[in-house]
Amino acid sequence: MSLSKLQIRRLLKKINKLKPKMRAMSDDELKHQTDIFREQLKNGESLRKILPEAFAAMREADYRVLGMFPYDVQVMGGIILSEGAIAEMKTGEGKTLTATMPLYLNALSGEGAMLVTPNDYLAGRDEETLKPVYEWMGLTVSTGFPKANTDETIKVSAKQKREWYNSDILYTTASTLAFDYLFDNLASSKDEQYLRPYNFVIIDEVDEVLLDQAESPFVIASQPKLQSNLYNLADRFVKLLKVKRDYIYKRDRQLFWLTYNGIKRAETYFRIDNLFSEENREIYRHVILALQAHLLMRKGHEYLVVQGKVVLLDEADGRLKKGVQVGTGLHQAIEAKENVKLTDVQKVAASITFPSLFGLFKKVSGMSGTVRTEQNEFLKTYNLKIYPVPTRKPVIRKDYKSKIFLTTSDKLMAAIDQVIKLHNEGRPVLLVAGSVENSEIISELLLNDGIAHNVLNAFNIVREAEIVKNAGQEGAVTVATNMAGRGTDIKLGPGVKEKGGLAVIGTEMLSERVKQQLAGRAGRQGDPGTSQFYISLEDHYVSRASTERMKRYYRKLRAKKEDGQKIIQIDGIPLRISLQMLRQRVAVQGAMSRMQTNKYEAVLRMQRNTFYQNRRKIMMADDLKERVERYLHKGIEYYLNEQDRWDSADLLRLVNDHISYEVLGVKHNLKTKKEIEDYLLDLCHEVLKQKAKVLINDEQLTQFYRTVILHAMDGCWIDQMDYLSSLKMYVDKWPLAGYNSDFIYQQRAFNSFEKMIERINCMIVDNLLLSPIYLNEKNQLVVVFN
Ligand SMILES: Nc1ncnc2c1ncn2[C@@H]1O[C@H](COP(=O)(O)OP(=O)(O)OP(=O)(O)O)[C@@H](O)[C@H]1O
Repeated sequence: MSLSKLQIRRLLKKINKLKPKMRAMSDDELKHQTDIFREQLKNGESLRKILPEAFAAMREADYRVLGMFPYDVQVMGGIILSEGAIAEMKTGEGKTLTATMPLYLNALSGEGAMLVTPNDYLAGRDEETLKPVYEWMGLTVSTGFPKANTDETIKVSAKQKREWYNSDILYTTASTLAFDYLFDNLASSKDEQYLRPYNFVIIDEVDEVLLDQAESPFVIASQPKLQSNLYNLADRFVKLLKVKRDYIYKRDRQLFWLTYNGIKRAETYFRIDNLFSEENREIYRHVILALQAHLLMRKGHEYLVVQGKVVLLDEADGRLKKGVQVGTGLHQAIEAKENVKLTDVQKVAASITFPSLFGLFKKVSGMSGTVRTEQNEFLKTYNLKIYPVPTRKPVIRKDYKSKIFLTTSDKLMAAIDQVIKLHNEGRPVLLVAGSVENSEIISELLLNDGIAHNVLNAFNIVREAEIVKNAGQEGAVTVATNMAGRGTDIKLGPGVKEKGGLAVIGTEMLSERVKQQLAGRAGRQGDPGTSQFYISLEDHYVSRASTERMKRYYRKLRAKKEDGQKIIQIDGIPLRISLQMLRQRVAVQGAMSRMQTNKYEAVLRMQRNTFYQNRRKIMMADDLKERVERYLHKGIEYYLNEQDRWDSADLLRLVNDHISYEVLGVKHNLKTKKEIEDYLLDLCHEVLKQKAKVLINDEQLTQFYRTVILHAMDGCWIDQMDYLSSLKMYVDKWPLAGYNSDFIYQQRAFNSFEKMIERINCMIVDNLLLSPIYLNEKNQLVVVFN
């Protein structure tokens, strides 16, 4: 985006000037503007040129249909979005309405405009609220997923999805978009596809999507790998281990390793000589996975057990994770730990991260209340500039200093006392728990005190809208995980403003951005409100990143407390500075880790793009004869390069392995490689000719070719993806030993891709020639792959 702040102001002025003109129009005249803009675009007018008129028209429509006239600051936000940049708008400033103008303008070309939110609830809510105005202006709008209350297990047809994706405006979630992209690229015929080229997208809560969730790729699983019985065995083994004696665990850095003692114990337990030898690699891997499951994965925090199944929780927003992590085996290690049935470990069939996904759009923009701290990363990694938008009215919310406690229980008790006090004053309270487990504990404590309340966590997600609706009423108490952290718009009930508005009480130390988002549930649109956080030195955020000094400090106070001293709340400038530094350390670690993920992903992205492009060509081609001819030539060349000299016995083996099982002897007088090659190619052509006799027409022949080519491509690509994900895990530890892991990763990834292309070619040749084909009773082609 090249707009200066001055230009934004000038555009705003122009839009404001158009207000009387739009206001004077009849409804029909206003609606007709859409046709006029479309025509202008068709005649080559630029989006920037028609922006003022289009924004002014949509603004007026918002007023007539929704009863809300976008404020100047919202128009400014809209201009920034339309230009492909990030608008930083404080929480509660009305981003939902802001987006209507840039979405309208960018959808006029007919190429589609999307708004992506972090979860279904927000996408559904926004689409429902705004649908009337878009339709009024003659645009189609939809969500990218079935509406609430539909059975999630029902498979949505490609036709239905095509309809959604062809809407002018689409409200969807980042994960739905990622899965749809991957599935679209796995389709085996044009009929199964539903996507059109990506045009314009606004990413709502852009920091959550592009930063907090940047590291977990969205993965589609393919066939199961061979199940290993080592999970339960390794789980039983690690339960026998003792920290320090058998393994060292550095909680702050999330690191652990086996001691000499631990290694010897493993060797005795598994009856092996050397835990680190190549043949015992799988045992070692399973022990590490089991330790990871026991040390790093906490029930109620990182995962839940729901009806006998382990479900991972999304750290960023406390919701259930949709794209389960496959391939690594950690999921199964947790299942073994929890004694539930083991699911299959599956191979990765396709994967993509959000940063790569959004890289596919012609124009990307984003909005959030909390992005400025990450300015550099957005610019460097995504080339997205951030423009702060002023608030309409001054924010009068009071954000009180955090209260610091020594222990979790002291902290929770104090927070609950505060809730009771606020509740008695008649103010609504949003009490935010650090995990699902804590939300249940807090709920019980509140019940003990006779305080009626609602709980919003991953277990009762279906009641989200209803709970949020009640949360702003006089005296309402709502306990929520940070699920309520973003986008949730709590409307204040009658009389609440006068009492001081909504009170947000946090009960966990959090990153600055998440904290600001939570506080931002109160004091929206200039309303009164307060926020205060109750934190303790036992908080996960503190303990995982604290320094030796901080730990000593904690242990000293803890000992004093156990000796009977009354130590509950603690404070002091040095303590606050230490906590501030701790927060910065965590932020830097996060940025570094994202950088590493992005480096790996860049390699994968190049390979994926090349692969998908080729795949698409095969799918779209009307005739594949020439291509098949090239595969045959190349394939024969590969096979013949395997050895220097070919006698007739070797040649017969080659023919039987790759061309035909039925040939019993080969020609003897073949001297040069060229002669052998020509002879083999003739044989290939003959086999294909015989096969084609079964088929009815040329179309079926193309279909046969296409099926075989895609089958080979997909199979080999799955292996390649699997290889890359294990390579990543493998080289990750290498910098510790002084190796340049990036270089090794790139080199091996590149080599394996080249080999994959060769493998695909050979597999195509083998399947074309050796796989039997027939027509079923409906005259449809069936290929039997071996
Ligand atoms: N122009 C307007 N006129 C009247 N009310 C408005 C206007 N714009 C927004 N609002 C109201 O302000 C409230 C906040 O809007 P919204 O939820 O879109 O904020 P937000 O910026 O998305 O907040 P968050 O950062 O928390 O997601 C809503 O209740 C909305 O109806």
